[in-house]
Amino acid sequence: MSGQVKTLGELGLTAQSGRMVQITGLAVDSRLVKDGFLFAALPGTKVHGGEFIQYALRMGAAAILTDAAGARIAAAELAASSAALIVAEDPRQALAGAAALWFGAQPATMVAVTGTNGKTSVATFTRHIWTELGHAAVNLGTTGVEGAYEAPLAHTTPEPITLHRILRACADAGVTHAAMEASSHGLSQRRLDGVQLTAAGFTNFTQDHLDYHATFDEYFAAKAGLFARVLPEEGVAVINIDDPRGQDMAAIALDRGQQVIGVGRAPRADLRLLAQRFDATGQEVRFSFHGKAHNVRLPLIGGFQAENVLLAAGLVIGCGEDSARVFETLPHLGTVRGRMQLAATRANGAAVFVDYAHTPDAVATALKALRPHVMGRLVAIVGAGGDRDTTKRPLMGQAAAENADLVIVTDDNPRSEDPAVIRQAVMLGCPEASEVGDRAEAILRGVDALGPGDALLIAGKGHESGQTVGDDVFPFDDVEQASVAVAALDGGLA
Ligand SMILES: CC(=O)N[C@H]1[C@@H](OP(=O)(O)OP(=O)(O)OC[C@H]2O[C@@H](n3ccc(=O)[nH]c3=O)[C@H](O)[C@@H]2O)O[C@H](CO)[C@@H](O)[C@@H]1O[C@H](C)C(=O)N[C@@H](C)C(=O)N[C@H](CCC(=O)O)C(=O)O
Ligand SMILES: Nc1ncnc2c1ncn2[C@@H]1O[C@H](COP(=O)(O)OP(=O)(O)OP(=O)(O)O)[C@@H](O)[C@H]1O
Ligand SMILES: N[C@H](CCC[C@H](N)C(=O)O)C(=O)O
Ligand SMILES: [Mg+2]
Repeated sequence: MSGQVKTLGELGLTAQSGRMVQITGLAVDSRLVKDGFLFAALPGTKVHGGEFIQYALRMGAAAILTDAAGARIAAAELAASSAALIVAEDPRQALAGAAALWFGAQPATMVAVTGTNGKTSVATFTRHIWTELGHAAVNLGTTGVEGAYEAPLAHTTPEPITLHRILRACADAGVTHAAMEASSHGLSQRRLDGVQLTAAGFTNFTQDHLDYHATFDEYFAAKAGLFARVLPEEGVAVINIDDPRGQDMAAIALDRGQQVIGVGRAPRADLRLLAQRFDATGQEVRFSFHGKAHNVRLPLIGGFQAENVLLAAGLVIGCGEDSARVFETLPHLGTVRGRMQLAATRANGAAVFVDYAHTPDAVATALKALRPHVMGRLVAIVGAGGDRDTTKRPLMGQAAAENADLVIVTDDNPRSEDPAVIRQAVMLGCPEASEVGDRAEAILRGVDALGPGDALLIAGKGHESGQTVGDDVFPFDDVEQASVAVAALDGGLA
């Protein structure tokens, strides 16, 4: 949007000082401020952005958006400057609105999905369904922007300036439909508050991110913000009512006057999963919509993927598509990258799956989901990330021990931490497991352990392409390593 100029009024902002300025761009990081920019000085987790107002003014900022605390920090510099000052009670929300107005366009039909697990899967299936229906569609989140427009993303839910830049680019490229992930960080930081949603989805609520959210209740409240705040009253809420917190979420949506489509096995579900039969390459699913039964074959591994598919179908129906046409697309859905993905097969027929399970619940779910597809033993490779929720580590080990026949504990992005300490914490939950720090060697050992009919689940990294150790990112791809291991043990190409 270079060359564009807008007034504060056009960005939905009112300057406290009443100064008229022309804004030439937006920045949330003082180091990116250019002449005429609006700098949003946000309260941070480490430091208040107000500390950087002086720097931003030196860089030529024409306006500063902050809260009362930020304005106090830089009171002297602001008084001496001609820049406009906007003090907002919630500057992150004000920034989200301003970013939406600055970029000015988004795909006409948008949905967002929140929940501890399943966001990427549901967003991707939603895009697959729309694409099958002939729409130019994208999904946007952990795996980047995928579909009719492609771009990498550093975050699951990007901060508003990046988010709206991408949405504008999608709209300019002709994208009419977008399904985005709403992470709890993104929701609590109001990153998607400027997005116009037609429908929103809730998958489930289990433990994660207790490093960021002080309590479970705070974590739930962040997710609930999608229905309580971001989705408008005329929006459609598509909610997994099997989750213990699903009813709470549905109550919040109903309170706002939103239409609720309940998804799940529960008899009162509008979109109800009735039965599943698993085989080596997928599953037969029987479900009903408002009482009418349907049968489809999904070429997908894992019972929970059927729940994700139904949630995606609910979102597409919630956006106004005909349900019968939506259900016709389901047999054509593809595997989501790094989610229960068949990565390699040994000469003896044993299968190696890669999955992004990185929470205790996801490890248990992924292993339980594989069981009915597997005749023999189930081997699991798990590890926990550094600089993340430490309390989940032994629980992840325990989930692996309880649901696999053999467990190997390895490294998964130790980041700034000592990898041996992380492995030890995981091992507390699975004392019988083998400990193999080097992930490539762990995969080789896991593959080597497979007899006919067995399967290996490599959990934790999914689509990731690197192993982060300290500040270094070493190229590492679980799918590729699975093939390398099979080739090394069985000879030839996997
Ligand atoms: C923990 C967290 O979410 N942090 C986000 C937060 O930064 P912060 O509050 O920690 O920032 P801070 O370092 O205290 O600095 C405060 C403010 O000063 C600004 N600053 C800082 C230094 C400087 O020189 N100049 C300057 O202007 C910063 O841009 C910031 O706005 O606000 C920043 C600006 O909006 C975000 O970029 C940053 O995301 C960081 C990069 C991040 O890694 N977040 C991760 C944890 C995240 O959001 N993950 C979720 C997925 C989680 C999941 O479901 O698995 C995601 O949606 O990706
Ligand atoms: N509906 C579900 N219920 C429970 N577990 C699930 C469900 N869907 C996916 N999972 C598990 O969670 C893992 C992550 O799935 P996915 O990437 O779709 O979730 P996500 O919410 O986007 O995760 P992230 O928060 O890291 O972006 C999967 O690899 C799988 O193991
Ligand atoms: N979005 C998640 C991804 C975790 C993936 C896992 N490989 C790890 O590094 O812990 C997080 O940043 O907590
Ligand atoms: Mg995701």
